[in-house]
Amino acid sequence: MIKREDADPKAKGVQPFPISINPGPWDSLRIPKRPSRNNCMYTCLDVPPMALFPSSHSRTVSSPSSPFPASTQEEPAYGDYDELSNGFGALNLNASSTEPHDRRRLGRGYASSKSLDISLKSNPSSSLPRATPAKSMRHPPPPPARGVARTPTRAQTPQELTPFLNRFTNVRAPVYDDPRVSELEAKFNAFTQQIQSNMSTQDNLNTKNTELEATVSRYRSMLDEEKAKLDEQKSDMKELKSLLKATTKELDSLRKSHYDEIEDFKRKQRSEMQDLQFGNDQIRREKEEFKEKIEKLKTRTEELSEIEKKLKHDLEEERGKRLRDTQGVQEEYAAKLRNAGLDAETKQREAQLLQGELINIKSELDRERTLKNGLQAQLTESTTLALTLEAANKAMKEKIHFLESDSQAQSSAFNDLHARMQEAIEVAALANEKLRQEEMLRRKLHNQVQELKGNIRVMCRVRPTHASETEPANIAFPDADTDSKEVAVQGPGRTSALGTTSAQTYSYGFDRVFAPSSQNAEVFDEISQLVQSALDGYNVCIFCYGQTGSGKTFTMSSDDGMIPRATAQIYAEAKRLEEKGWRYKMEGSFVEVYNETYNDLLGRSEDIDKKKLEVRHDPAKKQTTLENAVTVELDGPSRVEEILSRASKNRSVAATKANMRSSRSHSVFILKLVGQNTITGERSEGTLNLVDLAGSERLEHSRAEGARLKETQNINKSLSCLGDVINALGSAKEGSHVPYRNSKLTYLLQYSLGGNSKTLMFVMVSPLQAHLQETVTSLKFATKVHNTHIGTAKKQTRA
Ligand SMILES: Nc1ncnc2c1ncn2[C@@H]1O[C@H](COP(=O)(O)OP(=O)(O)OP(=O)(O)O)[C@@H](O)[C@H]1O
Repeated sequence: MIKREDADPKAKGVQPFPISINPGPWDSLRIPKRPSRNNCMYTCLDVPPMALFPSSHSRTVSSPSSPFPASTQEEPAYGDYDELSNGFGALNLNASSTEPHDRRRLGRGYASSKSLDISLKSNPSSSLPRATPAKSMRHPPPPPARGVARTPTRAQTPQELTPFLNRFTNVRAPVYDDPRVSELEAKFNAFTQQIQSNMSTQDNLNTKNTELEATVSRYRSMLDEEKAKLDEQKSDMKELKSLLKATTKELDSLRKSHYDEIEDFKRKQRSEMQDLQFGNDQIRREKEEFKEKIEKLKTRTEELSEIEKKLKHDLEEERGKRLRDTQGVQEEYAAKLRNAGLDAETKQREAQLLQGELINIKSELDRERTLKNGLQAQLTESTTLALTLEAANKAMKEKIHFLESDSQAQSSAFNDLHARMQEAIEVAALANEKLRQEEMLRRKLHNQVQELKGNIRVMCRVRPTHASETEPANIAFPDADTDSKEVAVQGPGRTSALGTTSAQTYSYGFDRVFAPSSQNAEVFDEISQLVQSALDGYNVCIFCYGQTGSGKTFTMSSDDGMIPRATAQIYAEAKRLEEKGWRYKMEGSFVEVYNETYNDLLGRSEDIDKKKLEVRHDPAKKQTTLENAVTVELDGPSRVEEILSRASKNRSVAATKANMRSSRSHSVFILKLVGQNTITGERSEGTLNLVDLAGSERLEHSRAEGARLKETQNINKSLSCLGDVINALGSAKEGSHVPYRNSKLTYLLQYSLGGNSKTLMFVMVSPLQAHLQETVTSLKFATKVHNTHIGTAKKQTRA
């Protein structure tokens, strides 16, 4: 309850003023600040739940407990209230944000709809409010609640009121100690706290709401993704369904066509059966018809015989009657003779007619008999036909039965064949396995034989003399009929002191000696085993050593020489080994060592002596690579001819620059063989080197000068290095130095000479007396090589 401050207002510098309290639904405390219409100003503490304004008429405020005289105070209209609040310093408390009406009512003191605004508002720009009578009652205040006492809110006597602090006076405002205000403040504080807690709860809720919205949007995006996936899957499913549908449709159509075929076949069979049945029925019908006809004929014949009998009987009767008539009227005979004669004649004619008729009937009977016989024959024929048809029908039925049982027979035959094929495959696999094992054994044995023969072998070949060559040397072949391992050369004759001339014979033994009559085929037979070794994964080197014109090129590179024969054998052997699972890749290169430089004989002729080739070694794999050299894949025997002719052309072009190029350089044909066994996984890498060495004639003998001298020196050096390498390989212990690097030739052939390779040297001999000295030198060198033992060769294979 508001207690009237009766203290001297002037002492405190304030003037007492009436307080308007609207208990109950109003909850409003109005403090006059300025004089209104009735010179009264209010400070308004307003807590107005708008819903509680029930009616629209002005109200009379009175309080029995008020010290002020009860008065009737007309509340200003809301529109006027706004004006009022502009001028009032108003303490506004607003906890509700939902009622715009309230906001309007509270005037400019409200800051926002969701915030609590407690402020003492004072509009400095506003002038003193003039109370205006309520012109319109847009929102009149509600009537007081029943039973609630009204407290007068405004002083009726303006003269009692003293203006307090405003712009017209600086009189101090009174200090009130009103418990209702404290209570209201307490309530206000509690209410504020509650609102603040509500606000914080709301903030929390807002935050949660935001989070939830974020979660919802995330779930929505996930949902969208899932929907997209689902759509994708649906489209996939759709495609699959359409595919399934198409397949089903195809299957159905196939099934239908198959069913139709079966049905057609059945229908056909049925129609054939029906035809047969129909034929049978027809025959039966015809048979019956024939029977009927025969019956008819029989009946007719009986009728005819009866007619005949009757006629005969009639005739007899007629005759009897006539005779009786004749006897009876014999007396009348004379008178009636003419008539009787005429009658007799008539009767006779009738009889003749009857006889004629009888003959006709007889002939008809005969015809009917013939017809009957014909019909009987037809019947027999039809019966035969019926029997035939029945037999055909039976055959057809058997055929149907056979056809029905045919598929079973076929499947059993197929099973039988399959089983037999399986057996054959197993047998073939066994045979292949056996073959493979035999091949491995053969390779092993072959290698053992080669080892027994020695890894460096020397063979000698003496070329035949040409027609133009007149002075042959005395060369003999003592064991030509047996081993063919010896050659005997008779040295130059020497005259002794006694004047006798004698010549010493030098004998040389090699692995094989070929007399002048021997052919390239015979020579190749001896080396074919080594070629096979190259296929088996060994490095093989075959030299032709000898003086110029001794037949090196003829033996090595002629049309039926060792190179074409070796490659042909390799092709044939590679083909044969295919069935044992081997697949070979063959690459050929052809180089020349001239004046200690490498030249590519398969490259361009203008590059000879210009383009540098480099030799690279792979010590791990024991393989040599020629950089910048042309390598030709040998996919057929004809490629070898190409290689040889290109090499020969290049050499002949080079020969224009330096005379007799082929004699003055070493040529090396390198064939790389890489094999892979697709069954066992075994891999072999072998190299076949076929070397045509330069002429081995000695320097002093050739009397060379200038460029020729340099060539000869280089040749001699490289040949001497070759001898050194072979010597070192034969004498040195494993791992000791072998001077491969001393010449380009030995460097190139590093991995084809020595422990890991098989070497064959042909020493070529000229049959001429003039070349005897060179022949003996060559034979001595060859003997030296022959006496060298090189360690066991190792196969270049990988599992
Ligand atoms: N076994 C042989 N049968 C028939 N003719 C041969 C035989 N060996 C060599 N000739 C012929 O002898 C001649 C010289 O042979 P070839 O050119 O092969 O000797 P070369 O040692 O290679 O000489 P160069 O070192 O000069 O190349 C050629 O005409 C060749 O046809």
